[in-house]
Amino acid sequence: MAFYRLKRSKCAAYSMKNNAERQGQQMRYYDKVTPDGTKDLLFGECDQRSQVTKTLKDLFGAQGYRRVMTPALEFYDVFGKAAKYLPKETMYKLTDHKGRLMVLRPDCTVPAARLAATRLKGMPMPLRLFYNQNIYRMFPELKGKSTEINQVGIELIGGVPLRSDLEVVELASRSLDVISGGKYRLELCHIGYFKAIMDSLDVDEDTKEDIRFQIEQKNYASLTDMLGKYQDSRAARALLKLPRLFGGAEVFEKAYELFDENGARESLDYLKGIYEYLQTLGLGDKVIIDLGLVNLAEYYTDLIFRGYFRGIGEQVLSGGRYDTLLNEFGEDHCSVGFCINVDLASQKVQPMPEAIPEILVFAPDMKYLSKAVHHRRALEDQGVLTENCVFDTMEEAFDYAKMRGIPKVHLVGEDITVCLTRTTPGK
Ligand SMILES: N[C@@H](Cc1c[nH]c[nH+]1)C(=O)O
Repeated sequence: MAFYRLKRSKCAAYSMKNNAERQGQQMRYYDKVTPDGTKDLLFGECDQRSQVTKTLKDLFGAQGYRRVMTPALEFYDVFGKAAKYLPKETMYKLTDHKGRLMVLRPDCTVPAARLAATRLKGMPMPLRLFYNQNIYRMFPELKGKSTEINQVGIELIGGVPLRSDLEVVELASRSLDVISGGKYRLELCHIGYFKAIMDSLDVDEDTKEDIRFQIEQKNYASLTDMLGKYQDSRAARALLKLPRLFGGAEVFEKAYELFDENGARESLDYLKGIYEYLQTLGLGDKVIIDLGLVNLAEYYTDLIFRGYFRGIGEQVLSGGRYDTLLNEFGEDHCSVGFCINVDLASQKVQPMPEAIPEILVFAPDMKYLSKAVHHRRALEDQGVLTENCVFDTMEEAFDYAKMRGIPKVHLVGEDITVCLTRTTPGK
């Protein structure tokens, strides 16, 4: 077998020429950076991510959730239908060869709803689905936010609401627990309480949106300015207190007192039931009620929740019940789910130390390359970590092994010679 060797210096000369050509051009190249809000993950970071996804996939699989994958590219209409829930300006849009509008998946719950209403239609209910995929969201003011987010999540579709909520909230808390080693917090809210108050307030839709935004921001000053003139309304007084309705069981008493009309009482009763159930599971110190959690209002209709890890400011988990979303696809099933931001969760996992190969396998004469492959395979079968040498000379091979800290070099020829790296043969 004859081998033609490409000189290494040729590759270097080619790339120098290319660079020179580029420097002469006016156009600005973005060829050495990744787009805003995205990043390359290296070695240990990939391992950390895999550890998180594996832990969660095992957990969800053990509870009967089955994996689905949906395309990263979807027709805009899939999300267009749900556009009232997802802000259009945050979606990456492109067109296909027929000029149809497409989006890069901005959310995993909407495709899961599409799936449940199409290929999974007619399957016995409930459906327990899980996924691990990226979502893409554009943030006009980035503020360090990722535009490509890896999520692991579940959706429980078609079960009875209360029992499904109890299952999913417990699973959310388990997920946070296994990853953070118990250092987490789960916040619960019922969007029905906020909606009941808002529906009782006699203001236009734009003002309502402003009020929602100020509550979300916990901006008491603006809220007081906006609601000051409605002080004689019970709803306005309740809204002013909403951002502070945060804490343990005592929150319920205050909330009932503040507002209990128009469905508010029922929402509080429901939430209280879930809270008390979680207490019976011994999660009293992990779970917090936050009735000002109104920013997750998108497609959520009832219970909403989010999870935090100690030391990480952003929410790691978000979820809730969305009973009307499947209607957009012509089906009618109550559903609940949550997802976890894998990149944030990975910060809680210790990176594995780099595995250094035990043996560098080197065939100085290329006619022994296939013998070297067999030798490496045999070593691999014994569980020995090896690396193939891609240098030509003995000196380069040993220098490389020393630099990498690989203790042994196996020289493959007529015989196989075992050498200790610190002694270069012939020196
Ligand atoms: N898709 C939601 C999380 C969720 C899953 N199921 C229900 N909610 C999110 O990205 O925040």
